[in-house]
Amino acid sequence: MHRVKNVQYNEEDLYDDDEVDEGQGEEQLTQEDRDNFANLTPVVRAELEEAGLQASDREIQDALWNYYWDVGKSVNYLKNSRTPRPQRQASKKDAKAKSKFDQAAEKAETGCAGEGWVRKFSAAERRDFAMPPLSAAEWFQGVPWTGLSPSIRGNLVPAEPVRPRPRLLGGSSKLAKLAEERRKRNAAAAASPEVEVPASNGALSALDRLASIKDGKENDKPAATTQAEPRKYPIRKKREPTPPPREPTPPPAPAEPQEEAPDLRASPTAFGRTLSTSPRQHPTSTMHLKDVLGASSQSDPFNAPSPDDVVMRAQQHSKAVSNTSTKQASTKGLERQTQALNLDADATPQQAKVRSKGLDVPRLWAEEKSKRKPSAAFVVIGHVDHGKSTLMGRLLLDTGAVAQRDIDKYQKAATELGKSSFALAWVLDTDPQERERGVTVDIAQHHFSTDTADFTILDAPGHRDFVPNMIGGAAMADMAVLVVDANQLDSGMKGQTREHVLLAKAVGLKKVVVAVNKMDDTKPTAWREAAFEAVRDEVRSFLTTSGFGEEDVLVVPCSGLGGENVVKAPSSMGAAAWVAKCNPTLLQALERSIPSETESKTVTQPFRMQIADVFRGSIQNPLSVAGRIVAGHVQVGDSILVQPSGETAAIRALDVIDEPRDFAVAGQIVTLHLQDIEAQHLRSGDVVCDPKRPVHLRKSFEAVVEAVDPLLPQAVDIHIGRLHAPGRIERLVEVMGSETGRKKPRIVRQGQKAKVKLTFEDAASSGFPLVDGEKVVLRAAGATVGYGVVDAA
Ligand SMILES: Nc1nc2c(ncn2[C@@H]2O[C@H](COP(=O)(O)OP(=O)(O)OP(=O)(O)O)[C@@H](O)[C@H]2O)c(=O)[nH]1
Repeated sequence: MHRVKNVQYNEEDLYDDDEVDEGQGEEQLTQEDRDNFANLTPVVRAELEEAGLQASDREIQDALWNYYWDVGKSVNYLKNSRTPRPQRQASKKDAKAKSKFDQAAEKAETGCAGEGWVRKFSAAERRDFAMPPLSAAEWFQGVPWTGLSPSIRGNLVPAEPVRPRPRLLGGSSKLAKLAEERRKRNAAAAASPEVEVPASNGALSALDRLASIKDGKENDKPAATTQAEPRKYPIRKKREPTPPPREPTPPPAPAEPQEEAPDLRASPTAFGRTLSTSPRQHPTSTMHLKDVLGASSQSDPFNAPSPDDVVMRAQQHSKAVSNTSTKQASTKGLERQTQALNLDADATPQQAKVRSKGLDVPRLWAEEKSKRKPSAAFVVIGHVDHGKSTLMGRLLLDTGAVAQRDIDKYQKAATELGKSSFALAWVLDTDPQERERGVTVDIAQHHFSTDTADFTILDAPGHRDFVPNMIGGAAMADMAVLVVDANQLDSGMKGQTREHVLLAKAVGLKKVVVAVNKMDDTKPTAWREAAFEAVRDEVRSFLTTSGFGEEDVLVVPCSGLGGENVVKAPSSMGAAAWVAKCNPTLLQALERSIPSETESKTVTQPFRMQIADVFRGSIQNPLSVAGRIVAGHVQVGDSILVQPSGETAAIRALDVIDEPRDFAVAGQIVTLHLQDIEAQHLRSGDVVCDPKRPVHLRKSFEAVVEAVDPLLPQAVDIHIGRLHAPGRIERLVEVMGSETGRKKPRIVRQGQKAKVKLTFEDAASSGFPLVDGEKVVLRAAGATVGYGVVDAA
């Protein structure tokens, strides 16, 4: 019996550090290497089979690898390695050379008496002779240094650095030959510069470059010197990656000017970008605001050139710079732009403050009424992938708001991404991520007009992760378009359709147009009337039980992909013939659902708008905010207060539906181009208001809410339009309705209305701008738990 010491080994202990994982090596193969393997392996195999020999793929490929794809050499090598070599007869010379010591050692080794006799042991005998396995301790027992005290034990330091084990077939002399051949080829190539080294063979050409650089330096050295370097050559690209060639150090490049990142608290979202798609605007500027706006406003605004003068001057200066110093200008990006703007020069003024024209906006608005078409903004809601963006793309295409050539362009690009069916959706999903994932992330805004109305589309994301964005979009809308896939009723009503309908209600929308979409895909046949009726009845009943009036809900069948019954009614022939008999088109349904115009009394209230987005537009308008005016009006030149930052700004220009205007009123979705404010004081969810009638900040407030889920004092996310902040239900004040008067309940049951006290979590902040009557949504753990209105701010 023998003792076996259980010696623990790490995986790393079992493998040589120099070994490079085969798989890893494979990953370093270039495409050309793989092609070569694929093409040449069968050729070598055929040659071997002709000679009656066999070899595995691996052997063939190793040979090809080591002979640099030389089929002849590889075949020879494999043939030789397969042909048994005749036993070399010991020559007399060898015999003579053998010393007596060697002969004695030979005898001892074979364990036989007679010379040249080799005893063949049977397997059983061999087993008997086999030593019992030894533990590490047993193996080293008796070795003197095992007993040494650690304090006097030396460290075993190899005299030379450990080299990787040679792994090349043919050994170093062959490698040396290969290296020599390669070097000669390089020399020839260098002599005829027009011969290009193929770039595709990355590692080899890198080696070539390395060799040639070296050669270049060592031109005058004798060949023998260079021959001493073969080991550097075929270092296995496969096992040990070739180091990148050492290119001569380039002269230090002139430092690129560092672009200072703007300190935006809220970066522009897809929504912001769509708002800034006015043809007059340019891609987002990355210029530092301070440079563009100037450090402070001027006391006399007319003491300086106008903004147009600034741009003209900058353009002229730009030309001058490029003429006098083309080289310099071509190498420096932002620096050139900055020089061209000549921001530091005396001639470059700060932006002149735009003066208000002092318009009587309510009067003008009333006077314009007869010239205005009815208008509405609608939010497009529904479960993910039910076809919201595609349907809106179709609407924009068929109303002429988007050109067919743009759709063709999207079609081409989408096909390249393998998402050809998303071409129409790409009109609204402009973010590369949205396009790649085929999922809307943020609200997209587009406008279109018909002969009788103007519409703004707010395309909301259907995915549950982006519900906060959906709430922000819905809060800006007059009505909703609910898109339901005719074939996915179950998942639709159980998924985001249900929550979106609740949220549409929560933010105060009254009118809903239901588009029963993908009618071209109903089973078992397209445009099955019964399928439409089933969906219509189900959705209608859900909407009415959710609080929407029967007369406020219109349901239409359609196909966004094919375009039937979106803008045009389907043909009176064919499977969809029944549609035109009793159903309006989607467009007709929209026109019928436009709510009556904003009442004039709202226009005379103090100005208030929640910021939906902050973004940078052009040099003229470097900082802009967008949103829907909730109350009042503004005009160019007005001062506004931003809450909660408490900073003021001036409106230097404003756009309504991408058109520059002098003023805007409640109900309009606008872009305000600001000056005299830094970007860090603005973020989406903030409120801009009249400085004389400011919206006050609240750290806590009461709200009357309806419980979607049972409510307790608990943590919630508080959503007020685009604002969402963590908070908690501090107190359940009172249950309303049939149980009026019941104070301090311990729980608000599902469906009950209650007054609750809410507190924002961020105690350090000065609070958030709130107004009595604003709609509030409470969410917890990714689901809506209640909604209502701010009661006592
Ligand atoms: N057959 C058919 N497919 C459609 C129709 N409308 C959309 N689709 C397809 O449905 C898929 C999803 O379309 P989207 O428009 O991205 O859906 P969505 O609801 O906007 O998705 P999210 O914005 O991510 O919520 C795409 O593959 C569309 O081609 C339709 O009318 N018929």
